[in-house]
Amino acid sequence: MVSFAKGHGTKNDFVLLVDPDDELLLTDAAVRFLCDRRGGIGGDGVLRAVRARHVPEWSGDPDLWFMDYRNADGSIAEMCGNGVRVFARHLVAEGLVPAGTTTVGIGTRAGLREAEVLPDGRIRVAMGRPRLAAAEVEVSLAAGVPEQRWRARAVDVGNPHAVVWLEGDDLDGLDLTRPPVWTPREAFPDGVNIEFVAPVGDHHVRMRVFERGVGETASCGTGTVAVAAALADRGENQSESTWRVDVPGGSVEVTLRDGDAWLTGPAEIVARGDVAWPQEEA
Ligand SMILES: N[C@H](CCC[C@H](N)C(=O)O)C(=O)O
Repeated sequence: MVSFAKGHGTKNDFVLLVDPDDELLLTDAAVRFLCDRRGGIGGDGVLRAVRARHVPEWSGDPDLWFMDYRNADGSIAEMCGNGVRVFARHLVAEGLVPAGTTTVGIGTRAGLREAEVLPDGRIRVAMGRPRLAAAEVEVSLAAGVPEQRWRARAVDVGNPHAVVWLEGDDLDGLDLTRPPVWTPREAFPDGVNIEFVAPVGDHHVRMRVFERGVGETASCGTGTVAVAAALADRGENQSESTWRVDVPGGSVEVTLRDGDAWLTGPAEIVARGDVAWPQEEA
């Protein structure tokens, strides 16, 4: 049996595993089992904590905890903004970092991410520098008749995003039960997370998201950073701006300053337990 925890950040939920010496065989099938909301524990992804020394592609501090993020379909993603907050919460709650720690550096496939536990209980993560592509892409939903299609901004937050700005408030009418289609396909050869955004107020928007490797989720932290970066690029050129992004699972805050981004939001651990899955031969 393997100990696990279950947590979420604005209802983007994860199964957490602590595997300091990289001993767990976490195959795609195992991830799909853990994320299965009927046959397994249930989650949008798995967060495995492993000492960074065991991660070949990591060249930083070997003693850091590394967040091995996996989407529910088993695929690997470079970064997870809601996940890294829940990951930090778990490290503190489980005493996996020195008592009294309020700021923890976490290794990820997108690089070092620093998470800070704020006095109000939320967690703020330095998310690096979102990169906007010059060229736009087209996103369409084949489900509707007539087919709906929009221009979208490509934003790299360590993982790929395409942001669709909806002037009106027909966000709720979108059918996200099937994957949106993007063109040109070569814009995102490894897939993409697609955010649909509508205005609420000044620097305040509402978002739905179809996540790569998952489907529609209640929230996507890197997606909210992509949204803020795309909208800031549309507006007047400010050195600093803060955005409130409402998602079906709650609200987060994104601050942009001189090209860097910070994501602030809740992170909850809701359960702990033991689980067994077949450890297929390597
Ligand atoms: N599905 C994403 C990873 C999870 C991102 C999201 N859950 C977040 O909070 O950033 C991808 O394949 O890039």
